[in-house]
Amino acid sequence: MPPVRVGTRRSTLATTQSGHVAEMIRQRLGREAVLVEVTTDGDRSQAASTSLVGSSSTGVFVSALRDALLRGEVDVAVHSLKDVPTYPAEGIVVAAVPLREDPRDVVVARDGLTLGELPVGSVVGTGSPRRAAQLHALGLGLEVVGVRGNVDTRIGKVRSGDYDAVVLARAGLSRIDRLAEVTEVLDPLQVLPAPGQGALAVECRADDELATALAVLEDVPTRAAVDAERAVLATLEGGCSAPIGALAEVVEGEDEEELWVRAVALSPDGTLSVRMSATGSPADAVGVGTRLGAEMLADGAGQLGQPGPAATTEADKVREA
Ligand SMILES: NCc1[nH]cc(CCC(=O)O)c1CC(=O)O
Repeated sequence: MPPVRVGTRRSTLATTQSGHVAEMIRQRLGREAVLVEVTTDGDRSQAASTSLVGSSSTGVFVSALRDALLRGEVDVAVHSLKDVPTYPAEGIVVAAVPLREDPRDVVVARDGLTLGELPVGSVVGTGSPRRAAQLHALGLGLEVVGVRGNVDTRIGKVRSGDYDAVVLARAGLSRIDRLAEVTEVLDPLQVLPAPGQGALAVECRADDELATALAVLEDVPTRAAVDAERAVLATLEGGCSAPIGALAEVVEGEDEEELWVRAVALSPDGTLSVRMSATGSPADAVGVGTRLGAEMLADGAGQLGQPGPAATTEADKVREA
């Protein structure tokens, strides 16, 4: 049998993630696997240093890999699940969602500091509207600025003294072996991660028999959790342009497993938010997430997209205080 061709972007994070999946394919499917680099429009525009903020709300990274998959240039595409759009792609299935890494956001700050220890007016870099809104909502008077580029570039902004801190996904740092840089792990009670953060999507062509074989890479509780988180996101996207955080977990209940979901939608400046949680059966993950999203819309999550004048004034007060 020919080796399984695993498509990957060129970044350290992407090749590490894809290499990890290739290794699982060798061990659990007993098939040879090779990495095939796919250059994306996103990588090209980053190389040309145009204004691409962090990752891919547009999904450019994801779609280039999917195109290579559909053209038959690769057999498997590995994505960070949080970068994958919630709507399905024609002819492609998520054949497996492996066990996920710690999904929390972390801080890399100067002098080993935590967010709470940073003085008012400290500059914190993030390209993520979700992180920016939640940083503002902490009420610490932090100045949040955009930051582009890969994980190394972003940490470099702290090293160079340009920024006092940056906020990143713990999973990304873990995968490229940079956890030593972390100065604080953010409690999801204060900062909820992106839906799907820390998890990988292993995709293949829907009509490829590889789809069935790849199922051995699946971690069932992780799939339930990310299905719920992404259902919250998909439901809110229908009526709301606000930044969204969500985190689900399968926990041992009295006599059966239970699925917990927490979610938040915020105005971009963090002054307004709708925060809710739900529990249900892991077997009904999409239902639990969808109902939670609908409840959040009923509670005004759809009105958070644009901050009102009152909200802006409040934020200014905090900054001047
Ligand atoms: N935004 C880009 C991106 N996409 C996936 C990860 C990290 C790995 C993950 O969250 O699964 C990152 C870096 C980050 O957000 O710090």
